[in-house]
Amino acid sequence: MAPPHRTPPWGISDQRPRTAGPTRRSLLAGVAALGALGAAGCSRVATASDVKGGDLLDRLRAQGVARLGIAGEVPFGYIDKNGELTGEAPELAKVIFKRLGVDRVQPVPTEFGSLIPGLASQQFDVVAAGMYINPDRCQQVIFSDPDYQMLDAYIVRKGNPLGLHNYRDVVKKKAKFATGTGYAEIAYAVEHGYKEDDILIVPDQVAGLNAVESGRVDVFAGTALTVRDVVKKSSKAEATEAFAPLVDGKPHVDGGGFAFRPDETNLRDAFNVELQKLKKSGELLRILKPFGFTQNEMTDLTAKELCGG
Ligand SMILES: CC1=N[C@H](C(=O)O)[C@@H](O)CN1
Repeated sequence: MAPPHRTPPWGISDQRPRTAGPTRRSLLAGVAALGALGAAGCSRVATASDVKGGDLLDRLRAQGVARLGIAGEVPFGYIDKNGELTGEAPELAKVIFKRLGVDRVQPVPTEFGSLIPGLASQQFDVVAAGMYINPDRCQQVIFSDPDYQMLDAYIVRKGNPLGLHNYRDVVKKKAKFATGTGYAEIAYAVEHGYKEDDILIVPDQVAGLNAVESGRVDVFAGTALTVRDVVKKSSKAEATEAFAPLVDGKPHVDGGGFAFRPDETNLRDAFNVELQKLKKSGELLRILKPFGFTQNEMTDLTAKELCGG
C-alpha cells in the first residue's frame, strides 16, 4: 500500500517547482504590504491563524464557525430530513453565536455518551444537545445557564401493561429497563434501587423504541419531549405522562443547557449574557416553540444551582 501523502516541511525536500509557492522575496513583500496597511490606519480582520491558541471566542470569530456536538435527538439537536442541522439547542446556538460575532455553526454528530469526551478531545467547541446540568457533569465541563427545564417520561408498550409510571414502579415490578448511553436516567434508575448492570444501554431513543416494541425491554426512559416525539410513528408503543424523578428523595426538575470545556469561561460567560437577554425579551420561547417547548419549560434556574451550588 502506498504511504499516505505528507506535505514536506517547508523548504526541506520540497519537490514542487519553486515557482508554485511563495518565494522568500514575495513573502517579505507581503509582510511589508501588511505593515503599510497598518501604518495607513487600515484595519485587517483577524484570521484563525492570527489567534491560534488564544481565547476560544476570538478564534471562533476569526474562523467564522463554531462546531456543535449533537446527539441525533429530536427535538434537542439533530439533522432533519433535508440534511439540515436543527433542534432547540442548535437553533438557539445559531442566534447566540451570531450575536457574539460567529457567523455559522456546524454539526458534529455523535452518541450522547460521547459528547463530554468529544468536547474534551476538541472534536467540537460546545455541546448543543440539551444536556441536563447535574453535579456529576459539572465536575467535567462548565455549563451555560439552562435554557429550559424538563421532566422525564417512559416509552412503554401500548396500554402500559405493567403500569409503569415512575422509577419506583420499574423497581417494584422488576421491569426490564433501558435508556440511552450516557443519559442522566441511568443514575435515576440506580438511585431508585435498580441494579446498574441490569440496565440495557442503547445508542439512542430510536433504538430504545425498537427495544420496547420488540419486547426486549419493558420500558425506555428519556426526556418527556424525546419520548413523546419518537413514539409518534409507532403502533406498538406509547409515551407515559411526564414525571419528576426523585433525587435525594425529592421530586427533581432537570434543566438543560450548553457545555463548554472547563477553561473556556470567557466563551461560556459571553454566551450566558446573550442567553439572559433572549430570556428577558421572550425571544427564547419563540426560538424553542417550534420544537414543542412551552412556557412551562422556561426556567430561571441557574447552572450554579443545578451543579450543586
Ligand atoms: C436532552 C437529553 N437529556 C438527558 C441527559 O442530559 O442525560 C438524556 O435524556 C439525553 N437527552
